[in-house]
Amino acid sequence: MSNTAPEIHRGLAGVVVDTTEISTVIQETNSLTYRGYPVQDLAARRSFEEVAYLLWYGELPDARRLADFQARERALRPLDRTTSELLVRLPETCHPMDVLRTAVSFFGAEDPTEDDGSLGANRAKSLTLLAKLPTVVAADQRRRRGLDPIPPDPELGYAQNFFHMCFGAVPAPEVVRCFEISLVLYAEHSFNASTFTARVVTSTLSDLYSAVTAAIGALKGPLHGGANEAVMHMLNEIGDPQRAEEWLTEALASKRKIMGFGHRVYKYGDSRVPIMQEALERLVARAADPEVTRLATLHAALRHAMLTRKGIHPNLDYPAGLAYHLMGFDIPAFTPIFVMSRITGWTAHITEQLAHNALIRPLASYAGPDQRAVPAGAG
Ligand SMILES: CC(=O)SCCNC(=O)CCNC(=O)[C@H](O)C(C)(C)COP(=O)(O)OP(=O)(O)OC[C@H]1O[C@@H](n2cnc3c(N)ncnc32)[C@H](O)[C@@H]1OP(=O)(O)O
Ligand SMILES: O=C([O-])CC(=O)C(=O)O
Repeated sequence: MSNTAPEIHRGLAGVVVDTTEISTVIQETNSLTYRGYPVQDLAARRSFEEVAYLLWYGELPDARRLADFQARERALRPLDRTTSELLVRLPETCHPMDVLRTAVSFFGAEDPTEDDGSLGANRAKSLTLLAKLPTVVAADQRRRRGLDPIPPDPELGYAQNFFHMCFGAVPAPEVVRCFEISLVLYAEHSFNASTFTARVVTSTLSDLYSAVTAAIGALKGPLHGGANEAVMHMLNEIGDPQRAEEWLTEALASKRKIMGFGHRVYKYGDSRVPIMQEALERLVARAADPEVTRLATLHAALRHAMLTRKGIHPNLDYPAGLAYHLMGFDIPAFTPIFVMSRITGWTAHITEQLAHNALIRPLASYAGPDQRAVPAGAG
């Protein structure tokens, strides 16, 4: 037996557990590529549907393939009556992420091909989830506002249709574009916690719905996807831009984590932030509203204070959180919107994991009591 203590990597920090062909963060240049394409170029030039196709099939679609993909996605958007009835029975006190998690679990229970882990079956399930999740998120937001759901419109693109289902109207193309940019940026980020969760579940040869249900649970936490909601709560808590410095001092003194800042991989800034920040600034400029200006000033003041005080940069959740607020979404819908996008990355990784599967099962260094005898029972 070796006497050297094993090296512990808490949180798996710095551990490379597998290869992937889907995306990579290039730390030295703070850049991110999906299947080799820089994400900022995809965000500028391609639709979210094209990016979904790229993540799943490895190449961008030509016009014919895109038309076919869009037609299939649009046809799958409606929810059946059983699902709609189930979802309205969930208490409104639960978080919308719980609704989404339940919906995916229910889709799995209803799917007769649930156990067929073939590539074809998993691609069909992935497309079904991509198409139906926005319908769930929009209906849930409307229910919480005391409104009836609005059925999907097959004439509209993914981003436009989501606005239509939430608000009964599609905003100016510039606003839809900012939303679509956020979906492209959120779509994929290598072995983040929720994607890794999906890969762990998949590695046991469990089904795709189980992996996605678990991934939703992992994304919900405020150290991961839940941070986009926490950013908005934090801005509301601070309120006055003049208070940003003082609030930060108190928060850091009480060892609070400042939401929307820091990242496990990027230590000099998240590659996606400049693109999302520009989109946010376009939303602020077109609002021309003193309340929006106050929020944007506060947002900038906290970012500046955090960089000066701690040298910590914002992550994507920081600009995305405020952007979603300015687009009119309710705060609890922010992380579910992240799911609508990340479903593409998760399912691409599920497929990749299955293609080269190895059970994911790390080791732990035992730190509990030495072996001891079980005492006689009390009874
Ligand atoms: C899409 C996404 O999921 S992006 C991530 C979204 N999550 C958030 O925004 C939550 C706030 N951020 C954090 O909690 C962290 O930065 C994480 C969880 C994202 C990354 O954490 P880790 O890689 O484990 O970094 P770690 O927590 O070790 O931070 C290193 C140091 O920076 C500090 N730090 C990092 N982020 C923050 C933060 N947001 N607020 C305050 N201090 C921070 C830590 O306290 C630590 O300081 P120490 O060395 O004095 O103890
Ligand atoms: O990569 C991570 O750890 C978190 C993140 O930014 C993401 O999932 O988009």
